[in-house]
Amino acid sequence: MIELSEVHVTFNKDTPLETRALRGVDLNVPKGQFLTIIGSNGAGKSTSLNVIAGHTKLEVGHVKIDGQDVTNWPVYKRSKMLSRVFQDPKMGTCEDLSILENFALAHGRTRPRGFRYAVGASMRDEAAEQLKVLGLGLEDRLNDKVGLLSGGQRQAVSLLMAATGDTKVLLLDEHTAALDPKTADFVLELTKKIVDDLKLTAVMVTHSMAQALHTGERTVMFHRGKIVFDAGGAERDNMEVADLLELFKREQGEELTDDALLLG
Ligand SMILES: Nc1ncnc2c1ncn2[C@@H]1O[C@H](COP(=O)(O)OP(=O)(O)OP(=O)(O)O)[C@@H](O)[C@H]1O
Repeated sequence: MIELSEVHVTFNKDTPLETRALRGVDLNVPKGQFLTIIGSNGAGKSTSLNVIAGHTKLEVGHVKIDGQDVTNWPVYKRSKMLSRVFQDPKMGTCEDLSILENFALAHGRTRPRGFRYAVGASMRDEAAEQLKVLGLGLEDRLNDKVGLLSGGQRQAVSLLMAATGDTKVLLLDEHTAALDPKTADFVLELTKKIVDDLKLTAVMVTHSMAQALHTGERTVMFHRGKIVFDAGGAERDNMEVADLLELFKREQGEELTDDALLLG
């Protein structure tokens, strides 16, 4: 479903601030797979999601989504197939619009009907039905402005909206990192359910090695712009964080020293 071939990204090329963010990344995520990505600060995790979503141009390489070469497609064209949930709960929703209006906007992203149609009765029923699944009582607050919701409620709504319409690919960029542990667990369980129910292909970046190993079915680790290991199947099922650290040391010949990753 997602294929990155020999992807290189360099920022500020030929200047003193040149950064080689991705250095020859090959990654193939089959349809319906839930992949988790870990890696130290600046390893290239977010840049990879930006490359898939079309926010960052490649220096070299190709990106395919659902069999189509989208390397030169603009963001809006790709957004019919994929959506993204960010770390900041404020990024996924519009705080001055109501919950219902936000849903209507999300539907408009992938459907060729206007906003006025979208906020009609059928949209209201559809939004209420989807919100009921959360168990947060938001189906009774459709006219409340999203700005009134807590971070966790807002992130849950962002997830639901990200998964609406023709979305096939869900990109999750540390989407539980800004939440308290209980709310983060709730949002993560919701994520697993949505991905599973809708049979989405999902890629989740996280700083928590435990979360990476216990979510989805495959984990890759980025380090200095490259994928340094790729674990799935029975090998991953039996892995704990200590095994990941050992694997990193064996592959790289150095200890992992990133506090954000070790304490995540
Ligand atoms: N728009 C940009 N302009 C210049 N440099 C950038 C840009 N975006 C990312 N970088 C640099 O590219 C490298 C990879 O960044 P990226 O955000 O992909 O890392 P990351 O693995 O997501 O890190 P973190 O865990 O800190 O978010 C870093 O050195 C970063 O400073």
